[in-house]
Amino acid sequence: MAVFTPVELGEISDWITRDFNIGRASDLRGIHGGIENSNFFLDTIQDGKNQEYVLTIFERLSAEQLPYYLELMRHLANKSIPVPRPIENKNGEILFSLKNKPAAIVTKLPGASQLKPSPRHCALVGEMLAKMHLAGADFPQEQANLRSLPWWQETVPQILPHLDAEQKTLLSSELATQAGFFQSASYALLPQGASHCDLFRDNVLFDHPSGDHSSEERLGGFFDFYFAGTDKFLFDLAVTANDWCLAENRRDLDEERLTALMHAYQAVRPLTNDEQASWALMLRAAALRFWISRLWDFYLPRNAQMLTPHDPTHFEQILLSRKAL
Ligand SMILES: Nc1ncnc2c1ncn2[C@@H]1O[C@H](COP(=O)(O)OP(=O)(O)O)[C@@H](O)[C@H]1O
Ligand SMILES: N[C@@H](CCOP(=O)(O)O)C(=O)O
Repeated sequence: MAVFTPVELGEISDWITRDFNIGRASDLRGIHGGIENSNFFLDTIQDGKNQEYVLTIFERLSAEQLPYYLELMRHLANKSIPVPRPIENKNGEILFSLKNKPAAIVTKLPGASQLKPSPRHCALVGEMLAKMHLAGADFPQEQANLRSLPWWQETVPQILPHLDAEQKTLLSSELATQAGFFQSASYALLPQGASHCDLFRDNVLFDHPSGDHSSEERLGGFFDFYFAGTDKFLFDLAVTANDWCLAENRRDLDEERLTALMHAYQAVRPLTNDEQASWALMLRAAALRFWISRLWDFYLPRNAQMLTPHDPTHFEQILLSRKAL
């Protein structure tokens, strides 16, 4: 995250004490990392104990769109999927207004991101992703992934003037290929449901049981559900594979990590024949999605403190690599 909307502890301490049952706010720190919303670690003291939360001020999502994400997190947390749980105020509400923007407070998950994942880390992620897909099956709300084909089609014309001829050709031709794929009968057959759609390494935490660093790491949780939506499960898996299973050259897929991710996923939810047949195109769709959003963030940036834009060429390279598969 970055901080687009600065907030000081003094601005929220009365609100926290008055409206919530989480004790007294003792510290508030802007979080570096992430690019979408303003996030802060919020510490409180309740009955003499320190508690840790994350306060998010939403910069683009509206109060109408947000209940889907917050209710999905609550639904998954209730099903023992390790995700942040939205905190209710004394009226039972989980969506608030702060600085005239929508805001939420969620539990802080334990652990740290693993940016150099081993096959075991990939397997833990694959297993939990499949469990998450199954756990979402009875989630009653639907909301499209807001960063899917319609958004690509709307955004690409804004980016094209900034690109060289070769990039323009690659972006336009891949968009056309994906528009055809999304309209195909085989795409329609792919299972879908509540999907994270942004399960990168920096959105997953691992920790050691009881803080014992000699013990094997376990999955601390998935967070940052604010790009989630009703989407093809295969897209979620492809987004995950494109970030978790990269070879040393940072563009091709590493067989060992990919096999670990896919086996662990399929041990919980085996892929259908249609999904297996669509895998290569879906890897390209997942690469295109992040090439477009990174180009958009790069060429049409927003003002923010602590914002480090992601490198768009990384996903251009990944797309070229997946096309060559
Ligand atoms: N629930 C959480 N538990 C623990 N850490 C979190 C949680 N939510 C966010 N963070 C921390 O905040 C950082 C930025 O959050 P992120 O959701 O990626 O930002 P953005 O909303 O901009 O995408 C993460 O890298 C992580 O360190
Ligand atoms: N994961 C995406 C965009 C969102 O980044 P995040 O750090 O806010 O999760 C990317 O890497 O482009």
